[in-house]
Amino acid sequence: TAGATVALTGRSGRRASEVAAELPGAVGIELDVQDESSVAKAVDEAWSRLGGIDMLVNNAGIGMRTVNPRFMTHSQGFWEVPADGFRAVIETNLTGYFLVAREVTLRMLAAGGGRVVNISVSESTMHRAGFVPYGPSRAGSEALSRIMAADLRDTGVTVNVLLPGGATVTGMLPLDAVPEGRKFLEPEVMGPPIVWLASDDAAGVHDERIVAAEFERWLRDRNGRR
Ligand SMILES: NC(=O)c1ccc[n+]([C@@H]2O[C@H](COP(=O)([O-])OP(=O)(O)OC[C@H]3O[C@@H](n4cnc5c(N)ncnc54)[C@H](O)[C@@H]3O)[C@@H](O)[C@H]2O)c1
Ligand SMILES: O=C(O)[C@H](O)[C@@H](O)[C@H](O)[C@H](O)CO
Repeated sequence: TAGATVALTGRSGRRASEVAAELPGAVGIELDVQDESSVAKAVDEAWSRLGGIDMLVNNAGIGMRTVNPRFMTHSQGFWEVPADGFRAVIETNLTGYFLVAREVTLRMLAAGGGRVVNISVSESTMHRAGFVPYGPSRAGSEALSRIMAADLRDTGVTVNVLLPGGATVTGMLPLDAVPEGRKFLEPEVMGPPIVWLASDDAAGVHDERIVAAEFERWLRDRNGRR
């Protein structure tokens, strides 16, 4: 947790609390990002248990595999995708980012500032065959991020996009499902840029798109430009 107090969220409050118990300074909170009243309740709880929220990381996401394991290989044409699966992925990955960001941003604006980080995917994922509806959901959340950044310019609330920069071995993409020939990364690659985005050094960083696998180089270039 890098010295921060962190609210970990998940649809199972019990599971979130179990994971939080293993980390210093973490609390577990139940949150279903698809459900507006759950979002309001969770943000309320996080705000009061943490004494405010300095940074939101929008990270919840599902792929079509969550809806139906046969879609893991991403070999389906869009015409084979069931409407309920399409809706479930958009509701979680796009509407979910919007609902949580809206709730947290309202409070950050009232408090005078804050930071939002929306986790995304490589650009290629947004137009690769077999990636309906996951690609459109993340293309949508990137557009959402850019517009949020424009809306929030000069308010003290910053918005940035962070992506791993390759397939990452997680619950969504277990090792045995990483497509052959694809670069794959460990989830820890996301740690340093997240910690940096929360730091004083990143206070003025706004509307950036940071690739975690290239973070060190990106930071060197940025420092060189300043
Ligand atoms: N794994 C990859 O290769 C990869 C690559 C690029 C980007 N991403 C992005 O990284 C983020 C995290 O994905 P991951 O790979 O760690 O997958 P993951 O399945 O391990 O984690 C996603 C989390 O979202 C939670 N979640 C799902 N629906 C939810 C809901 N309705 N409410 C609250 N929580 C919900 C899940 O419980 C899970 O803990 C996603 O936004 C994904 O798009 C993943
Ligand atoms: O480069 C990327 O951003 C990743 O490869 C993604 O496309 C993941 O594989 C996807 O999030 C899981 O299906």
